[in-house]
Amino acid sequence: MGTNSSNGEHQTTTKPPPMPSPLRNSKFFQSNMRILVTGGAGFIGSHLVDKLMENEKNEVIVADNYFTGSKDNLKKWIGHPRFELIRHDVTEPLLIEVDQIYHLACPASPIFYKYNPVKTIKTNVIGTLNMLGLAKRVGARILLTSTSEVYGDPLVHPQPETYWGNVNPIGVRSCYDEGKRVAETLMFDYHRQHGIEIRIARIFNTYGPRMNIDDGRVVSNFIAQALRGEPLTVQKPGTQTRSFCYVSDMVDGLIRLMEGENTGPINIGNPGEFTMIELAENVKELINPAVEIKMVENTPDDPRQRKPDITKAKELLGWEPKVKLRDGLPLMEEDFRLRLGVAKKK
Ligand SMILES: NC(=O)c1ccc[n+]([C@@H]2O[C@H](COP(=O)([O-])OP(=O)(O)OC[C@H]3O[C@@H](n4cnc5c(N)ncnc54)[C@H](O)[C@@H]3O)[C@@H](O)[C@H]2O)c1
Ligand SMILES: O=c1ccn([C@@H]2O[C@H](COP(=O)(O)OP(=O)(O)O[C@H]3OC[C@@H](O)[C@H](O)[C@H]3O)[C@@H](O)[C@H]2O)c(=O)[nH]1
Repeated sequence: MGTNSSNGEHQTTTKPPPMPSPLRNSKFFQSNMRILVTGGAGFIGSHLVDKLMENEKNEVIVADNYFTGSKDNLKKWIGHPRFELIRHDVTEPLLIEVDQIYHLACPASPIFYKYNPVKTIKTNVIGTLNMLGLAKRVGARILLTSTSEVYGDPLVHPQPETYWGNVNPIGVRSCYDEGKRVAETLMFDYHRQHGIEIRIARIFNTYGPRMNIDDGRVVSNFIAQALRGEPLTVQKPGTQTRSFCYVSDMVDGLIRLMEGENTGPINIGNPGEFTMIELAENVKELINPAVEIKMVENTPDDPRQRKPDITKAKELLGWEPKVKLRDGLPLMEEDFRLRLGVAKKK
């Protein structure tokens, strides 16, 4: 418990980063920036790919095992000359030539990360080791999408990056939250020992179009339930809080972090905080006032409160979220209506 004021001060290295590809300093030909996005067929990853592909100087390579992601999320890029999609599991080494790595590969919804916890922790630990090995070999900068779950069930509120967290090391969520904590450790060890250029984003709950309909996370559950006319399942006690960030804001924050000069960790999230009952009431009012709200059993170790302190993101990245929950929910509703085939009432 408590905070550590030295966190962030002794974590950088003076060791020079490994040499990038000679093409980066080529005199006659400025080659495109080659960017690897692991987990790029998933929810946040595919939106990140869309944004990176807007820049004609970027070549994007996605590596994904399609556990929770799908090619459908990337269909507009398949066949594009600056885009490449590889079916690859990050627990295996990957030998390619890239300049930047956005390392997102990892199931994020609790029902999916708990489904095969041993695989989840391997993905976080061995997967991150493999991507750091790749970054070291080719001199690439690497960004890890860590999570607000590294704060566990936080005893400090809102959570600044200096907070060390309150995490159960042997619980059903540990494969994910401890896994991400080890992934952060590996990032800093490679940075200090080998001079790798690292960036760590601590992402808070993010929502938006393209989340799997049956993803199991709260916003996608409530929207799908409201559209199907089913009760909104609020897990008890319903007073637990989360802070929800719209995906376009998240992607903007991740790119700023990658392009900026700070290693992080930096919280990226929307500080607007809601109880799960308030979230259900908002979804009900905006999408289907006829649905009931039903209280159901919760799962072990559910964090009771979560809200990012984004002072660092504001100061160091000039970033803050723009989309409020009540503006973001209708954008997600539209996408879910299309995919579920539920027309809007006139
Ligand atoms: N969405 C959020 O609220 C949130 C919050 C905190 C952190 N994050 C982090 O952001 C990243 C993306 O999350 P998301 O919400 O887009 O989840 P997602 O489940 O939609 O995407 C994860 C992607 O990683 C792929 N993947 C999983 N294991 C893999 C493996 N071993 N090898 C290769 N690919 C693999 C999946 O198939 C999927 O495409 C994750 O690292 C997650 O931990 C997300
Ligand atoms: O149908 C539901 C689903 C969930 N919930 C509640 O909603 C809250 C949020 O649950 P979610 O499953 O959406 O996500 P969590 O906040 O528990 O974890 C998420 O946090 C950050 C990321 O790393 C991951 O995307 C995910 O682990 C919890 O309190 C949960 O009990 C409901 O009330 N009803």
